[in-house]
Amino acid sequence: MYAGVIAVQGDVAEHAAAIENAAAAHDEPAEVVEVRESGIVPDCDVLLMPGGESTTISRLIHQEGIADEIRDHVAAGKPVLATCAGLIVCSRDAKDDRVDPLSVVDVTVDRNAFGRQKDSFEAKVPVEGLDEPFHAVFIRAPAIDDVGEAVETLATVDGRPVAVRDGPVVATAFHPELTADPRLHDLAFFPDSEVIA
Ligand SMILES: NC(=O)CC[C@H](N)C(=O)O
Repeated sequence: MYAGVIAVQGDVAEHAAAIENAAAAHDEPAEVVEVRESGIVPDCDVLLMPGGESTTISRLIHQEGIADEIRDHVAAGKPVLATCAGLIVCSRDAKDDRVDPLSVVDVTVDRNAFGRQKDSFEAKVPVEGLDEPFHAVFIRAPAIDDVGEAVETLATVDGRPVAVRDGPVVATAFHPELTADPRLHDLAFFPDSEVIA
């Protein structure tokens, strides 16, 4: 598996470690590449879109010509895991002129909506397809407010979606890369796995 971590800004090292761990658990040889320029994404089997600062990530992926390559990756049905700022960048509308969203996840988001209430928090969140709740870390997290018809909501907090699947993209308002639990990476990249429980 050739795994690209979009690395223009954000918690890149954590995502790289998480996909390495997830792949190792499946005896899948993984090579992780940090993507800061165009020409790499077309060779990637899977992509990870980190948390960080969505306005910066959006600006840089467009500037570097990576944005269209990510869209092509999704159009080809290849998996993506997008977390927090990554979710914002992947959304249909982030209601912020500084974010030019990729529209690969048919949701609208409200940047920092959870963060306005509480800067960060952690919660045990039941996730569709997982037997046990997921320990979810939220940091200035976006709220997902409008979910398109084809989008599957995988988890909610206080009635609001916090994890969704749209075709090959799994997107979360929280940060599965910050905990040792690989199950969200399994959901995104090894959906038929028996490791998911
Ligand atoms: N932890 C995060 O990724 C926070 C995202 C941040 N609120 C943003 O809008 O970019």
